[in-house]
Amino acid sequence: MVKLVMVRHGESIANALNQYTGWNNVGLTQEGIVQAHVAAKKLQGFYFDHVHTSVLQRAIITAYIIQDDLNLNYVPITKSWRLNERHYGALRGQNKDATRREFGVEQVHQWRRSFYSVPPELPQPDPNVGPYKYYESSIMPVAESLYEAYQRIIPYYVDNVAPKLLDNKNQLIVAHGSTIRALIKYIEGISDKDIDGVEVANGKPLIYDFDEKLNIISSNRTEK
Ligand SMILES: O=C(O)[C@H](O)COP(=O)(O)O
Repeated sequence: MVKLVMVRHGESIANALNQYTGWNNVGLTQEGIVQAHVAAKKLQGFYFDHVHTSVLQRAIITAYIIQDDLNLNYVPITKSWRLNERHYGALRGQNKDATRREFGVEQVHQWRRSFYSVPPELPQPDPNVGPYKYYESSIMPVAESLYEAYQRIIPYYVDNVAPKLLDNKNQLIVAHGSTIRALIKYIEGISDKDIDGVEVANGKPLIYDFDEKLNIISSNRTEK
């Protein structure tokens, strides 16, 4: 049996302000830091062979806190733009309630939760997002549906996480709400329609136990 654990970063400053974030690079709130420590507490006794995160600060710091609390600072960590949050296009930085008033509750729900809905696009890639100079211009989105994000997230999992799990090495992914929803969709085979009902809480470790062929033996995902 091998374990995959996925943790959404602790509460970010943008989460606390109820703002769309996507590739914007924002730090954790004090509450977010506490959530990262609580996540680590729930994982006491776990060992990971490799940690995977995005290139965004809120996920990286959450990963560092968990590694530190588990005394696993020496474990290699890979930071990939492929694990970034879904790019929220022109919505980034806007207040979610304000967009509900402007565009309606149903439209906002579609943008946030449907698999194929693309948020309003930026006129051009935004030089103020993330560690911009480390992104190749060819990968800079102007907005992403969850489907489009899935296309760049799943190859990372298939190439970098699944082979290590098949080698019986436990893996930790510390990432973002939409990144983890895409991974849950792939791992559990959830339909395009049903993925809209899947929510991922800040700092709650999702633990999957797999057999040697990566069939799911158990998972705590639907536990309250
Ligand atoms: O990028 C964001 O705004 C959040 O991390 C996730 O937003 P969501 O809850 O609208 O998917």
